[in-house]
Amino acid sequence: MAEKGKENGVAAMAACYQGFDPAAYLQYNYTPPRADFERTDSIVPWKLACLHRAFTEGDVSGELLVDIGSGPTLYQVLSGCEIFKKVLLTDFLEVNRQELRRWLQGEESSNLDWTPYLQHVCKLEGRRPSAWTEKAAKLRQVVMGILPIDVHRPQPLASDALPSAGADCLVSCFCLESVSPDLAAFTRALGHIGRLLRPGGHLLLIGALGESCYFGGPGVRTPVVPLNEEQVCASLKESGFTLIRLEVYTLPQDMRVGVDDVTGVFFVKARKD
Ligand SMILES: Nc1ncnc2c1ncn2[C@@H]1O[C@@H](CSCCNC[C@@H]2Cc3ccc([N+](=O)[O-])cc3CN2)[C@@H](O)[C@H]1O
Repeated sequence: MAEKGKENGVAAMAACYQGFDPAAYLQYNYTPPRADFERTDSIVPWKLACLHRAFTEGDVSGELLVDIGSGPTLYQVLSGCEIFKKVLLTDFLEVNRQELRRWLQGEESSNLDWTPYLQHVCKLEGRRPSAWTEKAAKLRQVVMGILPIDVHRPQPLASDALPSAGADCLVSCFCLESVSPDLAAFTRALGHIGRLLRPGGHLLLIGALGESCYFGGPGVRTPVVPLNEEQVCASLKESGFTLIRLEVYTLPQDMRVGVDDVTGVFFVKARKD
């Protein structure tokens, strides 16, 4: 694809994000039924179980965990914050970085109560749910910063953001496929974030399958590159990752709530070659 074509596609995606509404997005995706901790078939408990297992099964280690395209959510680092001494959160939009800052600074004005999430992950760790306050304190202690990022840049973060050896682990949830105009851009972005990771480091990637669009706010219809499992695996291989595990969640009918046309969710654990 000509350079101009690539730049136009990426610029068009960036324009789509100018209307992104963190509060609405959280309401659409991070409240029941998609976040129902009483239901074993709800999406959020499935994601938290995948992340808990991946972080705690013994092969993931190091000092620095970086969350790529955090959006306004914290669930993706609730297990990792017990393993890594340093966590960096990142997002393209200031409104999302601001949303994360509000919670991390203990302000009451954040748009979602993360308590049920903290309690659920404590339960997965075999701790009493009341230990959620300790987990919240731990997360606030290990988060070193909330940085701007653009996964379409060969260097997605500021040059001084990471140690020269790179991060020890990356986590990224529902970002790459939602910000890429096509599969080639998705694969390039995967390569760009891969360069932030040290060789042998782990990537934990959660994303949408079969999604062509979602609402990032009332009336904010945002295109998504529809992916299938084979394309995800091929992109990982092409970007220098070795797949360790792929798990897939198929949305039950009542999880299809009209905020997107996603049919499934993938969880990938991979290692950088
Ligand atoms: N160039 C860029 N580089 C990095 N980040 C960027 C860039 N542009 C925008 N961003 C940043 O990336 C964005 C991440 S939020 C993207 C939403 N993904 C789709 C949505 C999510 C979702 C959630 C849950 C479930 N479910 O089934 O439970 C399904 C789905 C499927 N629909 C946003 O934070 C933006 O600020």
